Amino acid sequence: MEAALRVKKLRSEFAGPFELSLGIGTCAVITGSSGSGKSLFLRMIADLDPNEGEVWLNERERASMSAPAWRKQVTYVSAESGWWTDRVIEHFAVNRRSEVEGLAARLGLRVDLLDAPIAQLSTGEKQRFSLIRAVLPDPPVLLLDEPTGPLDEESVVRVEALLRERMATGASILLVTHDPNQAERLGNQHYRMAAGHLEMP
Ligand SMILES: Nc1ncnc2c1ncn2[C@@H]1O[C@H](COP(=O)(O)OP(=O)(O)OP(=O)(O)O)[C@@H](O)[C@H]1O
Repeated sequence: MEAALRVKKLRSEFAGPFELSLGIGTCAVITGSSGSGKSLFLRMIADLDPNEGEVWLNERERASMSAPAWRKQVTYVSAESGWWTDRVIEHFAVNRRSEVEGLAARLGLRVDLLDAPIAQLSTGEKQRFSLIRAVLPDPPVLLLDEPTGPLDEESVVRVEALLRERMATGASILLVTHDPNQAERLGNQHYRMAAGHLEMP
């Protein structure tokens, strides 16, 4: 298996050490009880939480690039989307509006929501727009933390179709989910987080 992402001896005060190899165009799924360390692990890979150890993207080590450059390629999508200005569209480059509209329609989002204040959006709408924000630059690795947690069944189908399409064009996904059916549908590799350690189930 050709790896896109390799995690070596990654640890923090609270979790690890972790070893993981994620194949190009594949999805590794992590399940596990609440508080077991799943989000922490994704955030450590994205260098958003304190950590030690190595993470490699193809042949480049994380330490060889700046944190913003790393996160553009290894992009974390939180279970609780974060926003920094008033309206949805303000979070996207002006020249990408039509692509955002296309993705919004695909994910079952009303296009007029692009001009709506963030505060007016439902949790599931915010979650899908935050996924659009992450996939638009087409990063080689997506770290997705419960991306369909608040969504209805039809929206889950739409999101999973988009993720499969990205994988088919070479994106690799590390997915945290509480849904065992979703884990089965999307996962090529399966892991279970227990007390800050990654186990094969
Ligand atoms: N900076 C920190 N200081 C102390 N404890 C922390 C810190 N960061 C994370 N933890 C603890 O590590 C544990 C793992 O948290 P994490 O958010 O990774 O859980 P999770 O598996 O993603 O849970 P959920 O399924 O509920 O989202 C939690 O008990 C959390 O309180």
